[in-house]
Order: sequence, then structure tokens, then C-alpha cells
Amino acid sequence: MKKYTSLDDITDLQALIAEARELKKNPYAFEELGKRKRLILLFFNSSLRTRLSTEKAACNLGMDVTVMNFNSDAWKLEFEDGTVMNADTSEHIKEAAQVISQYGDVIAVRAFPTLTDKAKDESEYVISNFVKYASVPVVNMESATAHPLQALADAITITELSQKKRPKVVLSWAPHPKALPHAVANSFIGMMQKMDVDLTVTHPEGYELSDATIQDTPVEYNQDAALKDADFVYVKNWSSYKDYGRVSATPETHSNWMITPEKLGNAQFMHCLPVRRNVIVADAVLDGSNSVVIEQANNRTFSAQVVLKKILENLN
Ligand SMILES: NCCC[C@H](NC(=O)CCC(=O)O)C(=O)O
Ligand SMILES: NC(=O)OP(=O)(O)O
Repeated sequence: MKKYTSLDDITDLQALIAEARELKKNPYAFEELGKRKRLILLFFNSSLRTRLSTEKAACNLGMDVTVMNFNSDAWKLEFEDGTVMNADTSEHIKEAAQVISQYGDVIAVRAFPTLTDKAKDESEYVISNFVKYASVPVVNMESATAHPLQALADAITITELSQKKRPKVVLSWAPHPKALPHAVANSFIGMMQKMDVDLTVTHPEGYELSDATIQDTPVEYNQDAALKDADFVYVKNWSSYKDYGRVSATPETHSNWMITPEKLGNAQFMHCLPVRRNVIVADAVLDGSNSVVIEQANNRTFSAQVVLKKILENLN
């Protein structure tokens, strides 16, 4: 693997999931592979799971790790070509990416969208400029439009826990007080489209995702109808895509879409975390036996580890 910035970088998904599960059984089997190789994690946004699981994954492979909170610790980066840099940006991505490539063998980047400038977000200007100017492989730790490490962990989780050959998986929009990105939903849908699952997406009208994401996946506006006989219910908020970055749902819609034990039925509950209790999902679901969110977060380590292993194998 040369990089992991989108699901398109996966060549054989089933083999990748199987290899991740092997690493889960035997995490230190390749601890020589990453010896004297350094992973540099650059965070433009907050993180708990991605930061700790990716660092753990790298250490399991024998790598060294440097973590940098870019917004608080680094110079403010300029991404535009030809800008007269006489305002608030101090360093251009052209120098920064080349310099960081001299210190690290793999660069991982988290950079959320603006949610105000759709064209800029869809150009993936942060991660695509790292790919363009870095001379080492780049890993996406959640960009403006994609969270492929999360989606791989989700695929591992469903593969491990499914009791059916072709489970019914529902992605259900959830209420949230803030405007959130589309990245997790986009990558989860993209991943499920690659798997042998029966996928349905449900959300209130006005929260349609991009056509490029949905493709021919069924969208059902009636949440109860969508959730019927589900095996896995993946819950996530996103802001409007059409009315870009807006939160247009009424308070009534919000309270009606929260996942309760009654709505979940016998399905397994999934969420990428962090999750707002009693807004997105009722306490009784998260604290109940059908919630798999903790194991899902555990699988972030093996999702990152299998990706780093593939990248290291290509470096050596
Ligand atoms: N990395 C997992 C999700 C990150 C982000 N969630 C958030 O920002 C939630 C923050 C809050 O609940 O305040 C998102 O939706 O893309
Ligand atoms: N799920 C996830 O990416 O969590 P963090 O935002 O805490 O990294």
C-alpha cells in the first residue's frame, strides 16, 4: 500500500480484514517490521481514539511515534498557491510537507472540514496537499470528507460479530447540537457498499448525503421502517450536505430520531464515538448488552495496524 487516504487505496478488502483479525490475535508478530521507522501524527482537530489507537498500532509494529497538535503547536499553514503571505499564515505546505518527510517515514493527518466552504472541503485541500508535497506515504486520520481508518474498524467489527452471512445494516442519522462533518457517514457507506451486507440509510428529509456517496444504496425517510429486522444499527449525526453545513432539523425531529432500546430491538448498536448520551442514543442502549461501541473502538488499533503494516511492507 502506497498511502491510505481513501477506501480506494484498498485492493483486497476481505484479505485486509482477515489480516487485521490475525494481528488482533498476535499483535507483536511483526514488531521488527517498523524498527527505526517513525510515524508522525499531525492533528488539526481533537481526538481520543485515533490518536491513542494509531500510536499503539505503530508501537505494536516496532515503530517510533511523534504526535503534534498542529493548531496549537505549529506555525499556521498556507495551502494556496502564489499567496502573498503577509497575513496570518506563517509557513507554506510546500516546505512543511517536505520537511516533515525528512523526519518521518509515514505521515498521518487529521483535518476536519470547514463546513462553510463546500468546494474547498470537497477538494480535500489539507490532505491532498500533504499527499502532493510529502515524499513519504500519507494516512488519513479523518479528513474533510472521509474517515477510512474508522470504516475499516467498522468492517472488522461487523465481520467479527455478524451471525449471518449477509446481515442487515442500517445507518441511522441522529440528532446533535452542533454541525458535524459527513466523513464518518461517507466512509461507512462506502465500506458497506464493498461488503456483502444489506445496507439501508435513514435520515430526515434535508439530510441527503452526496450522490457520489449514496450511489444505489436505498434511502428510507421513515426511521421505524428502516430499522425493522436490522442486525446492526450504526448511528451518526451529520449536518446538511445540500444546505451545506447547516443544522435544519427541528427540536421535535431531534428528539424523535434518538436511538432508544425500543427502536434498536435485537440489533447491535454501533457508533464511532465520541457520542452524546441521551441526544444521539439513550443511556439504556449504551449501557446495555447490544452496544458494541467499546469493541468497535478496540478495533481501531487493528485497523491502523494492518494499514501501517501494508505501508511498511511497501517501504522495505
Ligand atoms: N472521529 C469521530 C467523529 C468526529 C466528529 N465528531 C465530533 O466532532 C463530535 C463532537 C461533539 O460531540 O462535540 C465527526 O462527527 O466527524
Ligand atoms: N472515532 C474517532 O475517530 O474518535 P476520535 O475522534 O476520538 O479520534
